[in-house]
Amino acid sequence: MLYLSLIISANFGPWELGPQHGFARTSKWKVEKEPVADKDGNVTAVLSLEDDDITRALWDYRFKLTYTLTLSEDSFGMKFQVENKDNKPFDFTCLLHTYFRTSDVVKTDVLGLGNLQYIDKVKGVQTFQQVDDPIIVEENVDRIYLNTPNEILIKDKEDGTTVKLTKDNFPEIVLWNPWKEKAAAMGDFWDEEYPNMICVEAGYVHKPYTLQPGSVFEASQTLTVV
Ligand SMILES: O=P(O)(O)OC[C@H]1O[C@@H](O)[C@H](O)[C@@H](O)[C@@H]1O
Repeated sequence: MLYLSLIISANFGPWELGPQHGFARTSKWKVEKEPVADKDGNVTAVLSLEDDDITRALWDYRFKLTYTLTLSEDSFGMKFQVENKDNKPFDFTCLLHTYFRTSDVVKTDVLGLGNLQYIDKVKGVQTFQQVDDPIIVEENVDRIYLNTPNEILIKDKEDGTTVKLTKDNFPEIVLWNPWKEKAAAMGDFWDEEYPNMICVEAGYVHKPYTLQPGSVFEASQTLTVV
């Protein structure tokens, strides 16, 4: 099982002011610190994104996003910071757009979301209660789980790999797989990719976070092969 991580921020989902999921994921980030290994072999890189003419034309705030990535032998850590450099508060949502490669999605358990409420974006954005734990995705699923625990397991039962997702200050988990029809309709997703992926995404998306001038929001996630 491999994992990939992308970031989206300023907005999760369709956005009335700009592109789907906001501008952060398609903007060119600055490399603040090139990836360098420490004495234990852990490699850390730091990326940042600050407001410019393009972002202010869409969303008129001064900000700095900092994304710190740490790759270790068996884990991958992501720390995300948002700084409000403006003199007025702003709202944002953010999500670590984490796609996990899996041998077969119908043989993959997602553990830790039982007994939680979720908003189902496939079923009219209604709220439901999750009963099963583990969850096995066998159809088009697009859900926002609320008030989630800080540890989730993604278990590939075919190859025996389990990834532990631990997080801090990301209250929600988005569970997503487009399934066959939607995958075929998407421009940035291969038609036959859906059986080999599951998207389990930590985020702050249910309600926007309001950040006061001069303040910093910080949240993190670590993926560990266990
Ligand atoms: O194709 P995109 O823009 O990266 O989005 C993919 C999916 O990303 C998920 O995070 C959303 O919950 C889905 O609604 C969305 O379809």
